[in-house]
Amino acid sequence: MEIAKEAVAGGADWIEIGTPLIKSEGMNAIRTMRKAFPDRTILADMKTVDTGAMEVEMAAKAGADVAIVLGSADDSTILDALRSAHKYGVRLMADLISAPDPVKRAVELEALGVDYINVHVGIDQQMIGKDPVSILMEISEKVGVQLAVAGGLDSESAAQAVRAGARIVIVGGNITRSDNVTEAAKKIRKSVDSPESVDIRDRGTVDQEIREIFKEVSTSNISDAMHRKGAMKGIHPLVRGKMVGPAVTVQCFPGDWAKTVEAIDLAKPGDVIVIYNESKDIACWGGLATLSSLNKGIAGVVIEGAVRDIDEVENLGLPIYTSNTVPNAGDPKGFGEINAEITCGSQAVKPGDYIIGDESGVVVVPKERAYELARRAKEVNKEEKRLFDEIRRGGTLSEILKLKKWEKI
Ligand SMILES: O=C([C@H](O)CO)[C@H](O)[C@H](O)COP(=O)(O)O
Repeated sequence: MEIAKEAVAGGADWIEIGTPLIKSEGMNAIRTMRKAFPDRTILADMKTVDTGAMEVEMAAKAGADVAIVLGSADDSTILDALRSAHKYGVRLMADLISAPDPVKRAVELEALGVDYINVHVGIDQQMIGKDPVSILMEISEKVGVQLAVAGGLDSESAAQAVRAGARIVIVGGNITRSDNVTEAAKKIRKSVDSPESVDIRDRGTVDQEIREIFKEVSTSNISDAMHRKGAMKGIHPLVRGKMVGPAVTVQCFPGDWAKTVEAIDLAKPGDVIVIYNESKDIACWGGLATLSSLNKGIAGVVIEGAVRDIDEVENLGLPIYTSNTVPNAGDPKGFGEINAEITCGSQAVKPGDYIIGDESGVVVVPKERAYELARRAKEVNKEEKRLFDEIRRGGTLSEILKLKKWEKI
């Protein structure tokens, strides 16, 4: 309710009762919003896939103005949902989320007579890099029905969507998870009203985007996004500093530091050197290796094993995470491997996996899922910012999370 009030204050015309809220609170969510916002359009994201007439009736009787049916539902469901919508005086929006051929289906849905088509890329799909605006561009050339758009929109993509023909812009997380909902809604409102005035940033390469997000979020956010996987055990910050980069892995052996130092020459600027050296009592890293790494532009070092020259490495300032410190060093014997898969801090690390370190420790993000997990960590981060804001306003954490309600029974 608070979020809805703040979003309306920022210029939202419609209030979408999202599917998770409907699943949590049922039709009462719609009733409550209807009462609180008599002059706003209430959109019920029912995501109906069967019994179209019954679900539209439920939404209509609870006070919705528009109900959403899945565009990929059978035509019989869409048609019966439409009959029910006409009977109860509500409008029907067909949502193209996960439609195998959204352009073809949009043409069919228009012919079936829906009031709106929502070009929607779902939250999980957004995390793997899909966006609705490119699909919208194609669809808007093929249909005349009013188009809505949804799926991770921010002020830039909202402007692009309006330019591409969207009449309704549905924004979720970038408003609801913002720490200032009214300001976030105002920003979107401005983009929707004057889309031509919005500058569209170049987001750079995927790798740049991944690095940028990992620099912004914490290892705790990433661990949450990975469902508690990925955190190294027994590895702690020695020289503090945020560290983000792809791994160059080193497997070496007790008393041998040749491969750790050779890895510095192989690593590229921005890489993180990740070393497994079994010995806690003979260091495989020290001040000279640290200075050499700094010259090379390396982002940081992780060592399961030991580091020495602690005064020097602290002064040099390169982020170092390790399991131990000790004064002894070994010799350069030359055993071991560079860029083989290793285990460090009980985590498997492949060359190129993203390594992120901060005050809480180190996490390993498999390279194949780096983009998705960066995006998911960013969502966790947004959610936490919102919670911080609610606690600052005086709520307790358990009240805000409704802990009692959601405890297992
Ligand atoms: O419909 C939605 C999603 O499927 C969860 O129910 C969202 O409301 C919609 O995607 C808009 O949210 P954002 O993608 O966070 O902008």
